[in-house]
Amino acid sequence: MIHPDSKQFLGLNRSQSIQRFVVTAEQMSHIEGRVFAAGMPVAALMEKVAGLITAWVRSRFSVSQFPRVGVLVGPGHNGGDALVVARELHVSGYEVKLYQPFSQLKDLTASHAQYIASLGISVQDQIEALASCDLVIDGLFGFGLTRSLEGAIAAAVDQVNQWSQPVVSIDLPSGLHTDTGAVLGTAIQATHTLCLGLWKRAFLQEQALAYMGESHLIDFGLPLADITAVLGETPKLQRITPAMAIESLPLSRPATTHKYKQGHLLLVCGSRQYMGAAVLAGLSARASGVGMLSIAVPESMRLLLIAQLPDALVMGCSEDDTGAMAQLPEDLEMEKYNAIACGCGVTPAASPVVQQVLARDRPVVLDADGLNILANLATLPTLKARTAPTILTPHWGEFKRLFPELAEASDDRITAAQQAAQQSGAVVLLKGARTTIASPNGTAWLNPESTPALARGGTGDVLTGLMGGLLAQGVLRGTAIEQVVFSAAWWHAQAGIMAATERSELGVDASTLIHYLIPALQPYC
Ligand SMILES: NC(=O)C1=CN([C@@H]2O[C@H](COP(=O)(O)OP(=O)(O)OC[C@H]3O[C@@H](n4cnc5c(N)ncnc54)[C@H](O)[C@@H]3O)[C@@H](O)[C@H]2O)[C@@H](O)CC1
Ligand SMILES: [K+]
Repeated sequence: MIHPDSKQFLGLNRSQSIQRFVVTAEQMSHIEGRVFAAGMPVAALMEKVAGLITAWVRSRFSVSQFPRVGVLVGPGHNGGDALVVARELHVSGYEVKLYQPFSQLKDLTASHAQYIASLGISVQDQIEALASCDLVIDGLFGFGLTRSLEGAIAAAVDQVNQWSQPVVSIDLPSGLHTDTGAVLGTAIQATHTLCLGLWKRAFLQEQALAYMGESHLIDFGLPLADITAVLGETPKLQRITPAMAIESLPLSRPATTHKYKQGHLLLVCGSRQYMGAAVLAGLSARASGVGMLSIAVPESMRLLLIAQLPDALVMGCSEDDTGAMAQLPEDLEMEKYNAIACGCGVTPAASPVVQQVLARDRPVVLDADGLNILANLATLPTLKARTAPTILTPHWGEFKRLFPELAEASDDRITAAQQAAQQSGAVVLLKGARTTIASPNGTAWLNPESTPALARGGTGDVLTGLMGGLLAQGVLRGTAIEQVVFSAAWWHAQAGIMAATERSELGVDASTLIHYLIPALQPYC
């Protein structure tokens, strides 16, 4: 019999597949429950996990440079983990001090506390005693935190946040809600967080990012069979991994292909006011490798676009007094386009053009003022009338205009994006530091890595052009629309990370970002 863990999950090996799961506290608890019910002793698992944490801490913070370690110990199993780590660091020669303010501890935690006291490790109930430590380990609360931090504990957390030494949080920074990432009263601002077993949702929630520091997953061998028994073979929420993103990118082509087999994208973009948006979207679409690129712009911009993109077919459209596109050319044969990307720099005056685009049965990526126009037309009825897939790429401000009730009702961006996709039938890409891509069937993908360097005018136009180009190719290759969208989001972020690494976070303007798109894929080619 083949052991489930030796099988691949969706074609990925264990270390790749473990990275794609994202769990709530409840799901983690169910998975853990299955493992314990199957016979794994709780204490053995805690010992194993704490051993891995200790090894990580020792490799990162050597005893010679960080000899004094303060450990914050909570009442539950997060505190139990902390006690085992404290014991092992003590054995390895670190000078360990515990801040242990709780008198009531869970049984296993109490047992570790009793043993550690017998070793002569200093146990304190005042946080000040740990101020001179070189390193702090936070084991106050993990995914069992249900209520807000108050009183002396909250004050101790606030005090630790004033200190300057590194803080390693076990599982989660204490005080964060495991699912929404909301701060419950107050929370530890970690420099490093070691997430145990499976990524918790909080790691992909924007409001938690300022507390996480550098985050790492400690894989302690939860059986894939137990994980998929709780999350399903195709989990509803997935973290995008490089392997997943690369799989749907058109990195190689059949030997006998020709340009029309490599996708034909129509970009509808630009206005006298926002000419640059059209150029950026066009250059970025070109970088996607799309076989044919047609661009519809206001007539007065036509020559500018040709000068920038000599390889594109540029069509001038009639324009109104403000320089916005008034309508698409009458002889435009929409059938020949595999996808349309519409909205970059069009201004709200281009409503008739956006309506023309949405009325056709072509897959559409809608961005920027295209989204604001859609909101004015009434989001849901307009999308319901469409017969081809629609991809919406709002930032939170645009999302609020498109789906005001959902935005109002939720403090959780992931859930809001999922509901928007389900209600509208569109694929919704909600932009942010942790972009969420939600499909109408309720599945969502989260982009785990990005850079604040991308918070800059024009980078959205780059995403739209790139995604449009990939969509035109993906439609012909039979790639699922959602896969195209999350691959584009991942690729765009990777290019930003690479550019920021080489040029600093100040050095990533939108034009530079386009130049990094191809180099960002080199490690995977
Ligand atoms: N899931 C797993 O497979 C494993 C989990 N382990 C650890 O176990 C942790 C979860 O343990 P627990 O379920 O015991 O939960 P926690 O240790 O996160 O905390 C729960 C305890 O804190 C108390 N509490 C909650 N909110 C409080 C508040 N605001 N003020 C004061 N007390 C409060 C609860 O009454 C309970 O005693 C994980 O985060 C992880 O560190 C590891 O030991 C081993 C493997
Ligand atoms: K913690």
